[in-house]
Amino acid sequence: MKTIDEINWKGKKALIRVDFNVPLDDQHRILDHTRIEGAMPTLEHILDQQGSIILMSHLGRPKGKYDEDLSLKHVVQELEKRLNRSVKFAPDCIGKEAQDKARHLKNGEVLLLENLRFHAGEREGSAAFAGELASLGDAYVNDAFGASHRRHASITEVPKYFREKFGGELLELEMEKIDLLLEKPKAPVTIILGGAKITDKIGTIEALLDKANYILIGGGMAYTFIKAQEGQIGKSLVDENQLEVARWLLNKSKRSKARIVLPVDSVISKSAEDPKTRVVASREIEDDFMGGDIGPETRRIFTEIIARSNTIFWNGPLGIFEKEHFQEGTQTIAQAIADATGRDAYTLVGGGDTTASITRFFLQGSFWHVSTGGGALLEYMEKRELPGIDAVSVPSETVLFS
Ligand SMILES: Nc1ncnc2c1ncn2[C@@H]1O[C@H](COP(=O)(O)OP(=O)(O)OP(=O)(O)O)[C@@H](O)[C@H]1O
Ligand SMILES: O=C(O)[C@H](O)COP(=O)(O)O
Ligand SMILES: [Mg+2]
Repeated sequence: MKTIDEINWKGKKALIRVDFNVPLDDQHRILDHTRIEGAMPTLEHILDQQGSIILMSHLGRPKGKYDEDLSLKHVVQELEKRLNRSVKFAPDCIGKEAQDKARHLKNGEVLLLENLRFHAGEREGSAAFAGELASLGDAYVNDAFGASHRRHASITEVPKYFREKFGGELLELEMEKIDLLLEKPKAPVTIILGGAKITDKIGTIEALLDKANYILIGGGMAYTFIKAQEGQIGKSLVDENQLEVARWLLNKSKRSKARIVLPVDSVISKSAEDPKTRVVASREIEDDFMGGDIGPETRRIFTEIIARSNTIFWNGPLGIFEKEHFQEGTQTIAQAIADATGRDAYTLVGGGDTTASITRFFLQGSFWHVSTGGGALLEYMEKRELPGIDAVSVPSETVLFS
């Protein structure tokens, strides 16, 4: 992979894919800045050399059309503060206005494009859409580690148009840290998975079965496994299409190095918003109820395993931590991992919402490494490569812009 210190950026327009998919509250305030902070070294490097910058990112999962709540205009102010200069904004990532603004960009100036996913072409990996984006810059940089597992236009297609394409400093740092840990993990190795992206992440568990000693599953991810074992999960989050995969993984784990540990108890209520909670066995959740957090016995079991582990990976909150009545499981586990860091265990935690939970519990700085990637981190651990890394590593067959 070529890195950004290999050229002089003076007078160049850098088209940079960043991952500004940050959690926002209902007033559109940023709840966690880790991903914006992570991009700063690359941006500062290029601006210091008198280059100019065009930033592109996604935010959330809009359905290919405009959605005010997911507009990247909500991050402009924060960027201006961090970069100590004004940031221009293009209300559509392609089209005439974006082109004009990019063309008139002077050395040291920054332009942020609106959410790429307001166009279906982004997720479809459309070559035409990628071509329009590519025409905005002189050189391409991928610094979006958290999105580099996606074969989306801005990640894998845009770089095909460039001879000059680079991995940014965040991409480099993430790879360096994760590689270091994967090369020499200190046993016992524990992986903690939670969150809501079941379809995306369940597949990575197979590869982890031979790498880890324990795989602790909580959060929304757990109920697909519990249902696969004929448990009653009420209205809890489930991916019906993955039941078979979950069953197969549980079976396979009997012959694997890793032990899969599922929650034994859950904090339930009638909906995520309903604060009237009770603790029940995770396999006996009544029809009208949903599991919103791991229960106290599960927290005890998970904490005890974490306390004996020397390498710990964590992605995905253990409950709906955004709600006070479902936050305790995530807080207890985050604290247990932070305590492990204190006795020199390697602790690698990552993901957009996972990082937001760390911030909420004031545990920033309590881990060996906080990755900006969630799904990307898991896929990199599994394959040691990502489509977005490959895309800035191979020479383009046909280069349309240089
Ligand atoms: N039991 C549960 N039921 C429903 N949702 C849950 C449950 N537990 C956790 N969640 C939700 O999971 C979401 C986060 O999952 P996600 O997989 O996106 O994690 P992440 O750390 O952001 O990783 P990534 O960066 O890959 O998105 C949170 O918004 C949280 O409310
Ligand atoms: O939050 C993430 O993990 C990345 O920004 C990727 O988002 P996605 O899962 O919606 O592609
Ligand atoms: Mg997330």
